[in-house]
Amino acid sequence: MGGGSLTDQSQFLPLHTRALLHHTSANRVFAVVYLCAILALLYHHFLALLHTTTVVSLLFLLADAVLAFMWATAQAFRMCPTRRQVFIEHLQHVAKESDYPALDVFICTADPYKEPPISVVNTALSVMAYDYPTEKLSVYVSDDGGSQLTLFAFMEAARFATHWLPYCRKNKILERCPEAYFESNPSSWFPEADQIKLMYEKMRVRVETAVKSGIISHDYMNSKQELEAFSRWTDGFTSQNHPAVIQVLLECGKDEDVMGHTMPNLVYVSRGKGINLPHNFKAGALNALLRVSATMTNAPVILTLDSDMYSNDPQTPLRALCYLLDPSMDPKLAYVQFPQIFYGINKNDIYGGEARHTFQIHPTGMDGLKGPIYLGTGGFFRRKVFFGDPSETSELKQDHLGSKSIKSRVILASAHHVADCNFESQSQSQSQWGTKMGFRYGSLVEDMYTSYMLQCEGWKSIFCHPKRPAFLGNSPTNFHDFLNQTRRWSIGLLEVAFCKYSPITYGTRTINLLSGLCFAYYSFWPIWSIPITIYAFLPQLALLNYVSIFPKMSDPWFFVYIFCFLGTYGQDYLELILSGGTTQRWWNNQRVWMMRGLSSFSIGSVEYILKSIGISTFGFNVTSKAVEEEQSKRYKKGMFEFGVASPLFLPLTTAAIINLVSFLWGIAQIFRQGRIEDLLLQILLVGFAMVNCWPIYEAMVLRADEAKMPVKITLISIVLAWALYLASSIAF
Ligand SMILES: O=c1ccn([C@@H]2O[C@H](COP(=O)(O)OP(=O)(O)O[C@H]3O[C@H](CO)[C@@H](O)[C@H](O)[C@H]3O)[C@@H](O)[C@H]2O)c(=O)[nH]1
Ligand SMILES: [Mn+2]
Repeated sequence: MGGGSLTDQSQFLPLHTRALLHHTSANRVFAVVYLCAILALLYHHFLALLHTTTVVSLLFLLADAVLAFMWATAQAFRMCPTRRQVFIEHLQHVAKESDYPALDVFICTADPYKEPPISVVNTALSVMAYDYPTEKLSVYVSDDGGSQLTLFAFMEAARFATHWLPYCRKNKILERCPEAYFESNPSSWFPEADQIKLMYEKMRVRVETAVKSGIISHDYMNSKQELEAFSRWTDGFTSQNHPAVIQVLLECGKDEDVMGHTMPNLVYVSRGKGINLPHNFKAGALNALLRVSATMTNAPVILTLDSDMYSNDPQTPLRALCYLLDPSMDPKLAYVQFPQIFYGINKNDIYGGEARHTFQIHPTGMDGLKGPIYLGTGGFFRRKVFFGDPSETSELKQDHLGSKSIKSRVILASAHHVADCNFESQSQSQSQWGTKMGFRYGSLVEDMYTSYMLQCEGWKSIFCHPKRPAFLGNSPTNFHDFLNQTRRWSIGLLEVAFCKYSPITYGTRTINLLSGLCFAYYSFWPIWSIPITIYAFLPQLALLNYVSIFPKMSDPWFFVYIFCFLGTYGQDYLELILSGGTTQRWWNNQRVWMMRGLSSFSIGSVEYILKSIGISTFGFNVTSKAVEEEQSKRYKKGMFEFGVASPLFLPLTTAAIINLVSFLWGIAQIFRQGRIEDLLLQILLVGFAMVNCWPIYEAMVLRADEAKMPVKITLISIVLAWALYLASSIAF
């Protein structure tokens, strides 16, 4: 058997393996124990309610019921967490390079001021330089900002790429995002490195100067064609109202690098938009790219990337191929998802931007079920997935493409046609975009919603989590941006939670119970705000009104509370540490979770309600990736960034004040009346909340820098806290 054919050998050399994580059985046992504690606690609440029913006791029941629901859904991630490994070196036994499928990469950008074009260019360059047959690689950039600045940046990038790609390949550079490469001060410097660096710097300055001044100098144009491209920005062209602009910047087979090798395709696409037409944000942009790319290259595999998510490993597509090309793979495999990992996060991750649970731990948990959620970026999809359920779709036909140049008039005409703003409303068959075809519309978290609907159709996915991060992106370094991001997510997630196909009812039946629960966990994420808000205010107000609400120390129920708290915190801590996190990062993570609960989750939920009853609309507010120098310095020092008088801060400052006052009051009670027995749990809770509020106290009174808490917010929250106290003295 030893000297068998290639296919024989491949049976012994796996492309990938999978194993359950070690702590799975411990998770399962703990789930049973914890469940008993929760049931006991709920029983305790019922007993209390039977005794006397007050608003306060009802609110505590509500808080604990929501906590129990979230706990129950979260267990689904813990039942079969799976770790996979791929063996790129075995890929050669299954497929030759010439058998690799073509790959279309989609990069989305939406605003040249929030997403600096030079960083989008870096993302594009890093994937254009993939270790992948160049003639099979195409990069499509979607510019929802409809900005000449972005087009200009990509013209520059196309030129620089003809130097950068051969440089990377020749010297086997691992870091193929130029900015990251030059910043890392590479130890092995190659002869042409200085020249390339200079070239890159010049490009960067040209692009940044253009963005700053808003002027694109014609001196930089190399051809009539380039000049002509800008003529489409006529008077009346705005980012919200303009015809489609598609520009082929590099064409495979025609354009060559400085060594004479072909370049990959690079295409700039700004889909058409009409002032009163819904454009469905990123999902709409991706669908336009699906159609445009179909007219040009129609690759069977698609990688989607956000503007800031650059490739950190040139072999990533090969990893995805280990699954996609595996002959024994389940034909229902829809996509291979890589985690979102971020660069530039400060040492202790003050905003919990790393979000290990969301981007690493939970996808590992779902990988053992039907597969992870699509995380919006870093997903390698089979194109056919977007055109029907697994039983309906066959492999795509490539013959309609023929051998026409993607710059040919015919192809460009059909590309412009499918990118037109009216295309989706043009005919019955095209109106299925967003419902039956493509990325799904109807939620501001199009990524989660799309993958949920795909799994309901029967598709599966796989989580690929290599040691060296496949992609690195940007996480907000400004607290306000961070809260705003979670607020947008909250609206989008609730749109999924309460849609016709809610995961809790439809998903649990259609996919399977555990997967449905995982999707339910995320779609109901914002309702964390209910228990967090109740626990941030109610025990505190009770304390101020001399009311003891938790069991006494001598009461056995006291220990049930303690167990529930320590159990869930302990498990969360262990999970984070086992996945490679640190204690400080865990601490900050739980703190930010509370802050989000009070602020973004609750405000986002209110906004969701306003949106669903038609009072207001909320769009996709793009997270800024542009960082100011001063702000960046503060972030590096671990200081919270407030600075703006935003209503998002109000619940935080109000809670901080109430907790401080009630803590001091409670301590005074203990000293004056010796009520330690019945107030201990309440005081412990308030003390814990206070420790978590430390950055807020600091920002309100101790800091003098420009990012401190605006006085206006502090004053309003003092008034709010006072009003709450007055109201509570009537209620208690
Ligand atoms: O109308 C729009 C709005 C956004 N985008 C792009 O969408 C991407 C993600 O936007 P960002 O502001 O970075 O959102 P985040 O909250 O950081 O993104 C997370 O959440 C989004 C859903 O809310 C997902 O789309 C993202 O992939 C996921 O990383 C960016 O590349 C944008 O350019 C568009 O193309 N068109
Ligand atoms: Mn982002």
